[in-house]
Amino acid sequence: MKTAIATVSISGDLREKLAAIASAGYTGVEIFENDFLAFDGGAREVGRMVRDHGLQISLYQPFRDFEGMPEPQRSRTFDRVERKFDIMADLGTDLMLVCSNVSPVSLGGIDRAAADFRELGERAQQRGLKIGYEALAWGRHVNDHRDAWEVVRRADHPAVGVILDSFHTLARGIDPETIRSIPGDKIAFIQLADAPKIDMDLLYWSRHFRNMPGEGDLDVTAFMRAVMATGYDGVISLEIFNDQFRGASPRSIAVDGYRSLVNLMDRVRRLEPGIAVDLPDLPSRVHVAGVEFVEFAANETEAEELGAMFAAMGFERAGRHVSKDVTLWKQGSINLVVNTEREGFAHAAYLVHGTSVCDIGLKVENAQATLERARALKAEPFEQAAGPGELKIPAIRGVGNGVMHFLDETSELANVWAIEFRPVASEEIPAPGVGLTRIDHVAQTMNYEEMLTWTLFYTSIFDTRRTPMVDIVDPGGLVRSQAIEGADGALRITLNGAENRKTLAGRFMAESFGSSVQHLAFATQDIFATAERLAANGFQPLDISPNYYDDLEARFGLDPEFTDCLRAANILYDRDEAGEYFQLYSPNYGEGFFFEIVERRGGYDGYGASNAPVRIAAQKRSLRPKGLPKP
Ligand SMILES: O=C(O)c1ccc(O)c(O)c1
Ligand SMILES: [Mg+2]
Repeated sequence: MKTAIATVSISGDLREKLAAIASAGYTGVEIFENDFLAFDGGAREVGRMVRDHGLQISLYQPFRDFEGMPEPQRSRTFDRVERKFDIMADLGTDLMLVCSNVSPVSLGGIDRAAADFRELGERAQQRGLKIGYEALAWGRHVNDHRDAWEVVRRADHPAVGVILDSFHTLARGIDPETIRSIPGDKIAFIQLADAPKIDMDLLYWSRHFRNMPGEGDLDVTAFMRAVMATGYDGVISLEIFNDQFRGASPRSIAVDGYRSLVNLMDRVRRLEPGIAVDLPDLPSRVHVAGVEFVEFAANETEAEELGAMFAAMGFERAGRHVSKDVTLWKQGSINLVVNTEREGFAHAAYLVHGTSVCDIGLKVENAQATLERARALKAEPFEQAAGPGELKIPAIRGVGNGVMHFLDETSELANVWAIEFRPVASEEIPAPGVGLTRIDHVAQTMNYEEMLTWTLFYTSIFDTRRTPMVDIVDPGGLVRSQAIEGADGALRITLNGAENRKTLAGRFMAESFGSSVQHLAFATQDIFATAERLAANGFQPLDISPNYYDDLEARFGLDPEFTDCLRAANILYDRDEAGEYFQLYSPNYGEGFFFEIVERRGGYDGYGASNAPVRIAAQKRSLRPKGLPKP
């Protein structure tokens, strides 16, 4: 598969861009004119630099306002194009992108444009070059790939083809199926971009909000299926204008782009089995059957405090690791692991982040195949020498450089708890459970800028989808929240993007030095019974404002007795057409980490977003430094 990315998609100067693009694994690069103009070396030097990185220049772009010009502009335009041909010769590239004319002086007419392209093709051919014509969605006369193709068809010149850019086609709502009738050898180049559905001016949308295929809402898969059906076998390139990406890490954006291409082409191949896609085989997206364990890194003192909290929540100290300072806590199918080792990954995580979640174990059908797919998608494998009696469990790096392990039922990994842990012979009276059954969701907090990266990470490796983004109002600013979930709800991960340090999420990130799991939500089948047993264990839930309950009763028309039950137990409530949701929160552990207990009734599939501001305000109150008067 020949892949490329336009230099405009990546931040930094041209040197940094090329280094990032090369290391991510692309074969080519589109040189965007501005990147060349801003560079302090000549075209030959740029060409050499690109080739030194093992890359090719797939295309030079854009040449603007070419077709349909009246004289004297027309002659000047042809002079201008010759200058660009000189640059292309020095760069060492043979394809120029001409985008449709936006000039108010330009004249319409398919035949006029076709005649201009025939002449341009003639000139290009004399110099061993080729031309690709792209319809900008806001082009003055040509703004639809069908018209661009008609111009190219009538130009009827071997050096002139059409360039299709998924953004321009899909943003205008043009049916991508119309691409299937274009002969593949008349498609000069393919540019891909996705974008979130936002109702705004096409040009502004295109220049600021594009993102990687799979990160937005456009049907780039349908677009690419149609392209591949034409027999096209040229370069597949990303052209992403995005304000956020312009300031992000060049390497991370380059890797995201590569991941998006592999994921997209893998999808296309599965949907169009009759079409050859030149991509190494990789296992299909992985179904996750649940979160098998969550591991905390801690020191001994904090391990005791954390353990006390687990015990109050009904967890039982169920095992000690055969060779490490690691304790297993269990309730229902929930496994919490506390690692107080003085070396290794968990210790390193503890030193950087303090007591925090350092590892998440996912239950999959085939752990090895999961690792294989993740690697093909450029995830970073994680390995640590196995200690005595330990299994080698496939793993990768995840959010905040944490680790994600994969466990399955078909290998010895199925018996990991029996193999690696010994029951504790303790005098402790086993804690009676409080009815927690499984991990409902894991909430990870990150900088807002990282959200697309991790959304793509989860949705490309695992068989999951993302829910629409919701805004959560924290008194200190906005937090954006998006869930990644499997169709059966067995895996639910919520990603929270903080935009500043004044929000609870932002403060948590500042205090724990990076992105991390901020809360774990456990499921119960009877939240009122669970609340009672928690109270009996001395568990003090997060105190919710009485104002909330008054509003709740009015909003949902609740029976006052029912509202009283909720109020008495500090349980939050939500409801939609499908069902009901109940939430109960623990106090904060440290600087903003917490637990949640939830009950889903009926088909409720959300996360109680409307309750979040009330919960956050309560958490902020409880985090206030002791000694300050309560307002
Ligand atoms: O926004 C633009 O002008 C522009 C230029 C070149 C392209 O290939 C494109 O898709 C958009
Ligand atoms: Mg384009």
